[in-house]
Amino acid sequence: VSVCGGPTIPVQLGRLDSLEPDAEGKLPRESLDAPGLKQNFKRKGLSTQELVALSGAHTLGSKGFGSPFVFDNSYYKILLEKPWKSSGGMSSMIGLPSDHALVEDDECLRWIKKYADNQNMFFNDFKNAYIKLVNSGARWKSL
Ligand code: HEM
Repeated sequence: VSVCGGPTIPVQLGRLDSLEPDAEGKLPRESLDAPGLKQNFKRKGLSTQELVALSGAHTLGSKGFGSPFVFDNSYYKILLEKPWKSSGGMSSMIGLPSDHALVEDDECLRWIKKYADNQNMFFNDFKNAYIKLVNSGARWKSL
């Protein structure tokens, strides 16, 4: 994230690998609507604000939110433009259904607008939510 221009995120090293796979169905499906996404994140102790901030990671990669290699707030700016609603062509490639679902939800939309206006706020909230996400359910090697 840092190399791509986003915030530097301190992560604790030494997480223990799990010895068995997680139960099925813990990852949110991309077909979930906003209430479903909120519920999935809530089960992991993550708020709606954290859902919206973490989803901003989709600014990276090839889903059409600006440069694939740049971590910035273009995810939110492009979500507000709703370019996937125009028919055909490359625009139909922008975003996942779960990204589009966030704009349709009033509570999520409020955070999308804040992050589109204020990249520093997005970077800070993303950093905190990411630390919470990667520490969730982790076990650590005792030193
Ligand atoms: C909100 C629920 C989420 C759903 C339903 C979801 C779903 C997906 C799916 C289906 C893809 C593959 C897209 C494709 O190439 O076809 C993807 C890519 C990716 N996701 Fe998520 N994701 C979610 C949240 C997150 C979070 C929390 C993060 C990290 C903080 C994240 C980071 C990424 C990244 C970096 C990629 C790679 C993009 C690329 O290389 O094109 N996603 N996600």
